[in-house]
Amino acid sequence: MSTLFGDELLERPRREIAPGAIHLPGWLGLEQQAWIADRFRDWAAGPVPPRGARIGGHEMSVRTVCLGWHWQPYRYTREATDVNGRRVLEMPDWLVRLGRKAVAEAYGPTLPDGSPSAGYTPDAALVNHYDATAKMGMHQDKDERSPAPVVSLSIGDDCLFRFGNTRTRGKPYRDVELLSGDLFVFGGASRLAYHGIPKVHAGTAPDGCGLATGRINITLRSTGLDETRADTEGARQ
Ligand SMILES: O=C(O)CCC(=O)C(=O)O
Ligand SMILES: [Fe+2]
Repeated sequence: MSTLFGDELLERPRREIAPGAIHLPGWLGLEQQAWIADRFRDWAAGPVPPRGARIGGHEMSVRTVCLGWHWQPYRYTREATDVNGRRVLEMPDWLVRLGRKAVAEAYGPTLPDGSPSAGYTPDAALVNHYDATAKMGMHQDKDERSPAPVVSLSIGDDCLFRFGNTRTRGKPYRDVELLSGDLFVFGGASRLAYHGIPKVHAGTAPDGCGLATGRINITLRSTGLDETRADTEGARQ
């Protein structure tokens, strides 16, 4: 429900959740969310279908389709060798530019690693789909060789996002509600913080966001890999 003074934004101000970890509520408008939800449907109908990655013999409840580079535990490849062997779709230019805008709004002209926001060029997107019961356990995003921040966009149902520390999966952590349209960026001292999604609040997706139910999350990453290394183990395993 929108109000004259955008009460929902007044109640949910921009916050630095941990050093370098910034939550910008309501960053995407409903029309933008709906447009991105349509793109998700295009990507899901592309060469590599969304799949639950297998970790330690268990299939993740979250289903993921990748752009640019395919992520599988625990490496990036151009071809989805753990799905159907096909090459993933290219990273769209609009998504790179959206990521650049996101880091500029989160950090200003300079990223925590000292590089210019204008040079932020993520080369992979992991697009996750959560149904009502899907969760994601506490983990670090550490298969990238670049220190560049991760940009996270949420569309659809609200969820509980747990953002922790860089040492352990447990406390201390902070719980943040991510709503449709929210942006969360983590870089600098928080780049390797553990995080996860303990719960999706089914049926909370706002009208007009492009998803009747369920949740999409897009994370943009800079792999730090180059074209010639088509199959590379994660640097920090
Ligand atoms: O769904 C989210 O908000 C987080 C996703 C995530 O942590 C990941 O894809 O690595
Ligand atoms: Fe993650």
